[in-house]
Amino acid sequence: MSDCGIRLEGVACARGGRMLFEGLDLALEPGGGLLVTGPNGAGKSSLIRIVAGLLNASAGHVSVTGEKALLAVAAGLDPELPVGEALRFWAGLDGRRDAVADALEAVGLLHLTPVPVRMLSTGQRKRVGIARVVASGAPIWLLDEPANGLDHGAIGVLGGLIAAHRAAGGIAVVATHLPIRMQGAREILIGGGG
Ligand SMILES: Nc1ncnc2c1ncn2[C@@H]1O[C@H](COP(=O)(O)OP(=O)(O)OP(=O)(O)O)[C@@H](O)[C@H]1O
Repeated sequence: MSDCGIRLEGVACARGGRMLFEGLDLALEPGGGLLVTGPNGAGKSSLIRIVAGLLNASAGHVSVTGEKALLAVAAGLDPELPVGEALRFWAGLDGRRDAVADALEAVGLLHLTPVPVRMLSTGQRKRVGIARVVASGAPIWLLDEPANGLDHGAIGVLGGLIAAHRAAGGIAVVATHLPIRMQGAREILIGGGG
């Protein structure tokens, strides 16, 4: 996996006139993991969006090296397309259309390849979103609430995919209010008095 890294120095985030967090320092290298927890509205998604380059920090310095794949709350999948086609659209942007079948297999949904996205259950939709990240081949995974809607088994599969990604030299940043196993990951609690 290509070289990747994330470095935050003194990062602050204010939204709607309220300081969500400040003075955040962080360095992640290949194989690194970060688990971001905290109550609703604390700023977990905001931190993910700052690392993704979609939101400016209010203060501090952000440096990210390597391609990023973002799993946001909205999966960004065309509801009218069959699952396979919806994923091939995104993977095609990275020249990785051939990676889609393996990614669907990895989340246990290869059999849903021909089914339109709009017919998926909540958990299935989330798993297809995870497959999109897997298929991207990006070294940096930014996962915002990836376990929402997943059953116990699927959360275990997600944990395994994250572990394999890190073992292959990738980086995973995961914002979650549900427990996800990430061995050796740094954990930060935003808000909640932490
Ligand atoms: N575009 C915006 N303009 C102003 N405030 C915003 C905007 N987007 C989010 N906020 C506010 O920023 C705060 C942090 O939101 P964020 O989505 O980062 O929290 P979160 O920790 O991910 O929450 P949750 O667990 O509910 O997903 C919230 O108070 C939210 O209302």
